[in-house]
Amino acid sequence: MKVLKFGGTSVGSVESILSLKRIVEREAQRQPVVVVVSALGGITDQLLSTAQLALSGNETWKDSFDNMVERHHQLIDSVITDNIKHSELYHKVDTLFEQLHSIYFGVFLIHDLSHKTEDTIVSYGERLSSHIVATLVENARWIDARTFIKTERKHNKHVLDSTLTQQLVRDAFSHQHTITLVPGFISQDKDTHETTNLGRGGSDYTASIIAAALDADILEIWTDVNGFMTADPKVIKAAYTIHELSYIEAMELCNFGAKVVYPPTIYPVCVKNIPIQVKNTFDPDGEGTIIKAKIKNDGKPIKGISSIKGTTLINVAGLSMVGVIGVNRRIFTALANHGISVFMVSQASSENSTSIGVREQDADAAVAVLNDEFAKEIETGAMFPMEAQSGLATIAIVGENMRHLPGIAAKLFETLGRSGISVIAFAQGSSETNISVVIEAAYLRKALNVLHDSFFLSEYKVLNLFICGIGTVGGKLIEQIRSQYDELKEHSRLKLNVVGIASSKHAIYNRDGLDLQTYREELQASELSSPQKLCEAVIGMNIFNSVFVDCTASGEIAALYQPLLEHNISVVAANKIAASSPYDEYMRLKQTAVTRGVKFRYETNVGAGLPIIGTINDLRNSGDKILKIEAVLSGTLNFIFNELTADVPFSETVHRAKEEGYSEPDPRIDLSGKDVIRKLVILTREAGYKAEQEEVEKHLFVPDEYFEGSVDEFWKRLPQLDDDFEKRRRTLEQQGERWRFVASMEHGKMKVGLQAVAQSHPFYNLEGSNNIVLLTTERYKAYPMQIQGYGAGADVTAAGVFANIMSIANI
Ligand SMILES: Nc1ncnc2c1ncn2[C@@H]1O[C@H](COP(=O)(O)OP(=O)(O)O)[C@@H](O)[C@H]1O
Ligand SMILES: N[C@@H](CC(=O)OP(=O)(O)O)C(=O)O
Repeated sequence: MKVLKFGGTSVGSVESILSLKRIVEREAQRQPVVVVVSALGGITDQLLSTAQLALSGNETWKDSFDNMVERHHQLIDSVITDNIKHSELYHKVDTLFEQLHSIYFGVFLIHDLSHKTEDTIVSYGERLSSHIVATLVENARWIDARTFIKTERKHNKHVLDSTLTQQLVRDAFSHQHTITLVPGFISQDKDTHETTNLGRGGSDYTASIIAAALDADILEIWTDVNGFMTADPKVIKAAYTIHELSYIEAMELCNFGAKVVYPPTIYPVCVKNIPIQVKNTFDPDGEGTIIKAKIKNDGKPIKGISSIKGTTLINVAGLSMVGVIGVNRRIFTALANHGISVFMVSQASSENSTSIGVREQDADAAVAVLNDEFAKEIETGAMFPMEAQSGLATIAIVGENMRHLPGIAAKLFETLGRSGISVIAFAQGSSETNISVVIEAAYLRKALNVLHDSFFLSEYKVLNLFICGIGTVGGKLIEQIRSQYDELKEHSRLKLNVVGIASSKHAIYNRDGLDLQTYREELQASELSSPQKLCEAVIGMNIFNSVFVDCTASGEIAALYQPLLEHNISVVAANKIAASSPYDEYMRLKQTAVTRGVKFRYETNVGAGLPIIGTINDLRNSGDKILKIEAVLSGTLNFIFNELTADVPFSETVHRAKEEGYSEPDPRIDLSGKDVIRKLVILTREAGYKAEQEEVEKHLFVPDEYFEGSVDEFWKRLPQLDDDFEKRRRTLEQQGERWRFVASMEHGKMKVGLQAVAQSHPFYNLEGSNNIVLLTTERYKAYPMQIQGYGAGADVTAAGVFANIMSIANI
């Protein structure tokens, strides 16, 4: 025979409950089955919260109550079509609801909610759901679990009396019936006959107890996911099903928070060597997970990762502890006597402190118990009063193959460290099937994600992007990401998840990825943002593998790189401000990136999509030395000088550069050489020299006074330069030469200026807005290396930014 347990997720909706019916009736054709059901998903919580409302005198407990009635009625109306069955069931359900109403009303009237009353209230969830399922499934008999699941009171808690229960279960099932329906979770005190329960999630335990007592062939746990997975799929999108788990591995994972199976469930069936199968009600033919004693060795060191959010660490410390035998015994005995369980212990080898991990709800009691136990030692000063640190989370990585395999703990620490997550306590049992670490709870999601990424070969690598700036470059980048998304996912196994987009005024975020078609409307409708708010939000989301992409020209945004890098967020900048800022600031950014193990990339700062910075880095990394750089680095200026003819005056060429989207928003940044100076400084630094903007020698072609005042004034005055330019242009034409605005660096000395180049010069034929760079190095001396191509334009710049992002994905 088989025992099948269906959780709240499997009786919560019409779809799931009809699937349950099919699964059970199909199985019953082969062998007798016992079906254990939980309350409708969410009802247990609602029963408890309604009780709290009634207790506090809040009249809305009635609305919440009505809502529960309505939900059960609706479910019955949708799935029970037979009129007689329908009215019989309504009668049963409404009788239960009448009782429940009276209890709530009593709580409301006398403002009192004892544990006993609360346990009674919460039992209605399973009592209601099991009647619905028993009516829905053909030929099912219903038995009340309270007649055979018996508890006794120990340390103020209800614990199972397993000997009595086993006997009663056998008696209750002595006459075999094809389908028997049992409400999970609920039990009865063997002495007082009060209604009790087996703890939250306890229906799994009910099913396991029955399976063990009846020597079932298998225990099946039916839920809403495809079996036991490498991590909680609600937190880790890349989690996948573990097809086989040993009892020990399953126990470790469940003890550390894998809610899919309630921890006490495993022991009764493990002792009897009964396998547990975890399956998905919404995908009944899926393979799911089998948990048993002996499993195939798949060679993987880690099977799964689980976590407990509400962790408190209690530090038991004092000088008297050193070498004293019995302190640990006293700690554990005292806690056990008060029914407080410790799920993690970490002791330094000096033995003067022991950290114990308890659940947040047990923390106050644990501190009181330990202060009491060691009251004498604390009074004499030999021990310190207990210190509790809350707001923590525990993560466990579990796998039997971890045993004797070196390097697992190192990898765990390394992975967390690279993401800026510190380990507060660490524990590894001598069985070596579990390594646990305690971290700040705020970092839990991020930690789980990076650990999953590092220990499991996920189907996809995920990069989470925050894109700042949706102008020409940012807009194009988003377009490119959108059109490449499927291709990258399919062929490179990379998911580029855009989790944040900011314009100059607004910002939107979504951990699961924003819609790249509608983001502009979403931004419009969103709240006002600011660079400071943006920074806080990006850091606050605390997302793993994240990259901040700056497609603005804003100094305020560039100022965010330092805090972002410090929080282990990589930065890709099209914005040149940071890389050309004072040398010390630039170095600080680079060093922060190195120490934090993240990337700071800004290839498009020079030559848009051309591989200039990367090439210089490659040359230097391979031992070459950059001796000289000669370059035309302004696509805008090159465009202007190429457009200049007898018919097109200078001022018109500047207008055209703006219209074509080549120039900076304020074209004076290009005309003043400022943009080229910044680029030259960046290249010089990449070439290995300490360079500052002020050190660049300038030979400009627009008089200084044009750079004062507003942009409007500038546009008005610009035509005054046309005649002089035309005169100089004609002379140049006669000499067979062309103007190029050249940036050069030789042994660290930098220069920019307008230069007339003859036909034989490699710069002479530089078309349109193209850029060119000549690199003279120790290896490329007689014939410098030449890089040439589009040096401006939204498409190529966005593509360069995209390439930088891909280099961080490292695929
Ligand atoms: N390692 C894991 N594998 C599968 N599910 C997990 C794991 N860890 C946590 N879970 C969570 O457990 C949930 C199932 O447990 P629960 O909500 O109690 O379901 P049920 O109501 O069916 O008992 C899943 O939806 C999933 O979010
Ligand atoms: N209904 C109870 C018992 C239970 O086991 O539920 P589920 O199977 O939905 O986790 C609870 O919510 O705690």
